Amino acid sequence: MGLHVIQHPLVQHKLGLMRAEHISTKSFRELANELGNLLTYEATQDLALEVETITSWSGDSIDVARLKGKKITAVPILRAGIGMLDGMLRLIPSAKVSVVGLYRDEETLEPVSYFEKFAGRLDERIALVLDPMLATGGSMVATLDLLKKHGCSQIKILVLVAAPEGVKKVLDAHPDAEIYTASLDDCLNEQGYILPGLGDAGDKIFGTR
Ligand SMILES: O=P(O)(O)OC[C@H]1O[C@H](OP(=O)(O)OP(=O)(O)O)[C@H](O)[C@@H]1O
Ligand SMILES: O=c1cc[nH]c(=O)[nH]1
Ligand SMILES: [Mg+2]
Repeated sequence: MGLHVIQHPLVQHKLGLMRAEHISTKSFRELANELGNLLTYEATQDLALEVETITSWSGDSIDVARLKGKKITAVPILRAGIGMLDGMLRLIPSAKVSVVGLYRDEETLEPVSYFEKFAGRLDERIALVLDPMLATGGSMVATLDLLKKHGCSQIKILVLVAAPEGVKKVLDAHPDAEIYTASLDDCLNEQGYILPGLGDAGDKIFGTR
């Protein structure tokens, strides 16, 4: 149950567009947000509902559905996770945003932490973690460690592309996490980039190539 590869045709089509060699910053950014939106839709299918009785337009008393229970915090991992945030917030506009700043050391591939600012009462929230790339998994495991240290117990991970190595590392360290991705790719290259992958997602979203 831990890994969900979303086969929806719109998801697969948009991810295919993102893999093109000469994609523009504008297109990459738009597609990252569109996929952030679609992955959010998939990852929230099991949110709990409750019944509320309201007075309808006709004056009748009717039962309607309302989201119940834990509220949501979006957790973009800087920088690249910001590229999926608008897409998520379009579906869940009232979500609080918790930001984690991490970069991957180019030599060691280990995550280096440089920022964290969490929404209040993480124990009462479902965290939806956003990052386009799950490569070695080091950045994601560090993020989940931080979220749990701050009391968060329900975590869903939304990534555009996942490498098998990263999926294993995350689920070994956090078997309770759920990963939603548009693709389980083949492998990592010697520099720790996902193949076929997307290249450096942060650089492509921010235009810093
Ligand atoms: O699974 P890992 O091996 O940890 O690699 C994945 C991380 O690497 C990228 O971030 P990067 O370090 O390039 O930072 P950036 O978003 O600022 O570009 C990516 O956005 C992930 O956060
Ligand atoms: O393929 C990868 C791996 C890490 N970070 C990226 O942006 N791309
Ligand atoms: Mg980067």
